This record gives sequence, C-alpha cells and structure tokens, in this order.
Amino acid sequence: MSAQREMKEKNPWHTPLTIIITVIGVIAIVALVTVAVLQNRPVPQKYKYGIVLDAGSSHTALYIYEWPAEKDNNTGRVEQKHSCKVKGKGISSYAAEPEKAGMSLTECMREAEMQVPSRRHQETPLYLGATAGMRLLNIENREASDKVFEAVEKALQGFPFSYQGARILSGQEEGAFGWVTVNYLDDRLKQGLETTGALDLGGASTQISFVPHEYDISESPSNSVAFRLYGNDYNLYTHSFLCYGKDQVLRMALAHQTRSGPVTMSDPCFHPGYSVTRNYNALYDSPCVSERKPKEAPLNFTHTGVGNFFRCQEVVKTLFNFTSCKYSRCSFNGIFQPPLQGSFGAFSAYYFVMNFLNLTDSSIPLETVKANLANYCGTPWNQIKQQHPEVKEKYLAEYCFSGTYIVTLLTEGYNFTKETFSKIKFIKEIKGSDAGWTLGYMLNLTNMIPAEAPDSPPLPHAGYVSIVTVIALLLFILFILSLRPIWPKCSKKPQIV
Ligand SMILES: O=c1[nH]cnc2c1ncn2[C@@H]1O[C@H](COP(=O)(O)OP(=O)(O)O)[C@@H](O)[C@H]1O
Ligand SMILES: [Ca+2]
Repeated sequence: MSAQREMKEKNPWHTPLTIIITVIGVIAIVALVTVAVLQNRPVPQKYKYGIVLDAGSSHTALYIYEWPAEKDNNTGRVEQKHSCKVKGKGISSYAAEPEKAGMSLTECMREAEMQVPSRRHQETPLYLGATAGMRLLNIENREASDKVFEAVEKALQGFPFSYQGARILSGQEEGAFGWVTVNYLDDRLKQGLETTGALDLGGASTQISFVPHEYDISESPSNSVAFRLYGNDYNLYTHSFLCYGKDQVLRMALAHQTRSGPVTMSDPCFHPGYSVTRNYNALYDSPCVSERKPKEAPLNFTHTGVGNFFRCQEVVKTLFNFTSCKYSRCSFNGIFQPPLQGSFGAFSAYYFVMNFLNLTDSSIPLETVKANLANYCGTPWNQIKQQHPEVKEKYLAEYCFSGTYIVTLLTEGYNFTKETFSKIKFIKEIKGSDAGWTLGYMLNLTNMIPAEAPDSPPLPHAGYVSIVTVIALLLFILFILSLRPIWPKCSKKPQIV
C-alpha cells in the first residue's frame, strides 16, 4: 500500500508541471487544427449574375449566367442559371412599330427580376446583342433600326439591373464569341487543350470559326481574330455569311426558282402534295433577294412540293458562287477559308434541324445522312403532318429544305468530306449551358477570361488541412518523445520494489 503511494507520488506524469505542459500542448494542437479547418472551410456559396439578351433574326432569348462571387475574375466557372424565350418574333420584325419591340421583352425581364436575388439586381450587368436580323434592317432602313434600338433601350432601362447597352454584333464577333463559349464550357481554354471549331446556323446568317493548323493570317486579315486566354495565344479563323441563315437562304432558293415570275412553282425542297400561296412582295422584301425580284410578276404564286433531295441540292448549290477566289483557297462567294482543322460543335438551327431528322449521331456516315434526307423529302406532306401533329407547320414544312441546305453548306460550302463530317457534333448545350455567342460575349465584356493563367493556391483546401493535421500530430508525438528521459523511472520503479 505504502509502496503504491510512493510510486504514485513519484510518477513523473503526475507532477503538476508535466500535467500543465501536456494540457497546454493538447489545447494548442486542437486549437491549431480547429483554426486551420475553420479558416479554410468554404463559406456558403454566394453568386454574382449577368444577363444577356440574344436578339436574333427569328426571336429573342434571355440568358442569366451565375458564378461564385469570390472568384469572378478567374477561377470560378460561369454557368447558365436560366433562359427565357421571348414570345413573338425577333426585334427586327418590329420595324413598323418599334415600341412593340421594347414591350415584347417585358415578360422575360420580369422573370429575370425573380431569378436574380434582389440584393444583386443593381450590380448585375445587362447586355443586349442583336445579330443578322438587325444587320439586315440596318442595311435596308437605318432609321427604322435606330428606332427599334431606342425602344429596346428604353424598355431595358426600366429594370433595376446595370444596363450596359444594346448593339449589333459584327459577324466576326458573333462567330468568335460562339467559339469562346464552346471552348470555355468544355474547359479547353483553361487547360490549354486543342480547341473545337464552332458552327452556328441562324435564320439570317451563319458562322464558321476554328483554329487552323498552319495559318497565314495576312492572307485575309478580316477573317482572323487573335485571343490571348489563360496564357495561350489563339489565331482564330472566323467568317459570318450574311443571308446564309436558313430563313434567308430559303428566300434565296424561292427567289431563284421564281426568277421568271411564274404563277406556280414546283419545288424539290418541299414534300410532294405540299401547296401554299405565297406573295411575291413578301418574298422579295429582304436585302438578301430584293435585287432578284422579277420585273413582271403576278401578286402571288402557288408554291408546290415535289420532294427530291438530289434536285433540291442542285437548287441550293446555285446559291453558292464557286467561280472566283483571289486567295489560296476559298469556301464560297470568294471568301477565304484555310483547311478545316479538328472537331467541330454545330449548334442553334444546325441542332434543331438535325435533331428533328434524327441525324445528330456523329457515327451516322454522310452517305446515310443523305439517303435518310432523300427518303424524308420524298415522303408525302400529308403523311409528314400525320406523323408530327405536335410540330409547328412552318417548321415542319421546311425541315427537308433545311436539312438539304445544312448538308450542302457543310460539304460543298465549307468542304467537309465524308471523313471530316464525322468530326461534327450537333449540340444544343454543353454541361447545362446553351451553345451560342451570348456566354462568350459576356465573359469578354466582364473581363472574366484573363489573358494570363491565374495563380492558383499551391494546395487545395483538403490538402492544406491534412498537412496542418499531420504536422500537429508530429509535434504532439515529438512532445511525448521529449518526455522520454523520465519514462524508464516510471516503468522500472515497481520492478525495483
Ligand atoms: O425548334 C426549332 N426548329 C427548327 N428551327 C428552329 C427552332 N427553333 C429555332 N429555330 C430556328 O433557328 C434559327 C435561329 O436563328 P436566330 O433567330 O438566332 O437568327 P440569327 O442568328 O441569324 O440572327 C431560326 O431560323 C429559327 O427559325
Ligand atoms: Ca443566332
């Protein structure tokens, strides 16, 4: 009993000094680890927002983007939070009643007010970019185009966002920002990977953009855009063909086939049994065709379908001019185009049309695509309507023409071959964000893609916490070991007794 007490008294672990040091040591280590964990714990995510209105020739769409608030200038990913399709037609179709162009945006803008938290409204940039519909209106009637912008501007300024202006994008910008969007969403820019080309088909214009292999930009400087993004240099080739969007190209095809001013016209690009009355003045009311208007024509003509893909292709080919090229190589209409390079993402109407025709799968060979189109175009109009009662008749009637145009544009126009055709992916969106120029436009205007690669912290959060914990444990073990000189006394004493 007394030996036991003696041992207890002499146990060095039980001296007040050791106990105090141990307790302080443990508290210090726990405090160190806690601070490390708490300090670096991700705070609840706060977001910032940006709004872009895509005022296309056929309709306007509003996109809301969001990104983590503390990372807006480099590392945070910008994603599409919401989109809203404006009811009615594109703003250029309100030339005769501009106020209605402004009013048409109200519903989607109200939706944006609900989607963006109100404390962020004032700092949220709002942009409107107009494309080929307004480019054409601007050519046709400058005053009317200015009035549309005035009305749109007035409407947008009535909302609590930070309005940054409404303008017409150049074809170059439209092509280049579409390319930025696709490659940003695919994470190719930050990682410096080989980029994907972008093919955008609208109603009034179409764009092709890609980084060529070896590229002499001096050959046609107006087709080149230089970017420095995340520390990498890109020399982008881009071209926008005004009037070669699918609605204007259809006008050109109809104009070509009615150039003699007939009363009825048989069209291989429309289904057998299709028949509508069209007005000559309405058909030729666009700068894309106005010069081709026949001198003498009746008021209307009857547009009937024949449904022959190969003959339709012949009609479409007449709309491309292959005769003159002052460069080393051209696509069509004397426009320079370097050899195609890499894979491509084809979006907007490319996707809508190919998706309807069940032809988005890249593994379908070009020959099969053509065979399917030939079969589809040859199907009687009544049967097509019965098979797709849910599809708008205007769209439904035009899928044969649009599909034929897409294949002809890609192969005859841009020179895709049966080998390179399989490198085209028909896409609507990438990782939940729509493919299109709007995201690239906003990233550029808000300087959200830095020219140089951002400095990233040497360690991610988890790595940092683990290292602090390991060091703390090592210190603790070291501390215990430092008490070692007193250990033998403690363990040997009872044996001596
Ligand atoms: O569901 C659809 N099916 C077929 N075509 C569509 C659908 N939705 C939109 N489109 C077409 O996509 C095109 C979009 O063009 P947009 O309005 O962006 O013109 P732009 O880019 O030339 O200014 C239009 O031709 C429009 O008719
Ligand atoms: Ca468009």
